[in-house]
Amino acid sequence: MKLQVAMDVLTTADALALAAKVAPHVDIIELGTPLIKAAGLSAVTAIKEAHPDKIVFADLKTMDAGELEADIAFKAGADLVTVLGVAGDSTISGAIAAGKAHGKGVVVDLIGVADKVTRAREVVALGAEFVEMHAGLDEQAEEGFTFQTLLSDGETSGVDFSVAGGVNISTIASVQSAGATVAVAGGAIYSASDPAAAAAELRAAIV
Ligand SMILES: O=C(CO)[C@H](O)[C@H](O)COP(=O)(O)O
Repeated sequence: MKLQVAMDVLTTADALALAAKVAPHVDIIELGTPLIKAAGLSAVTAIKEAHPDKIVFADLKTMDAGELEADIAFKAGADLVTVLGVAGDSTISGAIAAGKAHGKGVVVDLIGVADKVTRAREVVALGAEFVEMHAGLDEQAEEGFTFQTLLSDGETSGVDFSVAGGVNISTIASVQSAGATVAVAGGAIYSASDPAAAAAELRAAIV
């Protein structure tokens, strides 16, 4: 299982500083949606230039204009981009077409999708690299939220999936046991007093 850091910081300088600390311990470096909105796609270019050996993940959360948005992010240096699973098939297919043109991949983020199992199978059939079983920051704060549902949906789907939203040192073993190909950790790394140590600890927990 690969480890992905989600950098939910707001400036390119903060992202570069965080990536420099954690890169030795992660496989995928994600620029979070707020970072891309605040700093623009130049942040993607800066991270790719600083870490050409890492998979750079632009969490665009595209909802429309799939081919155009994916194309500009791939041109900026992204290796993977996200499109929302709640978007229409034409949006997802457009992003996948851009991915094919650049030799890069599209991850479909299932945040907000009621039936994640069915949608996961549909978007992988369209050509998505993998799906993200994702509970967003707001959903995690809702009463009754259970992380376990993400894992069981991933297992049931039978497709390649990542898990995002609440991955930490207490939950990462269960993410791996569920068969995820990628564990995404945001706050567990960037909010730690020592992000490098936190990332190393998560990495060590992957067997
Ligand atoms: O994409 C996101 C929010 O939409 C977050 O980056 C992702 O959910 C990581 O969450 P956490 O901080 O709980 O690990």
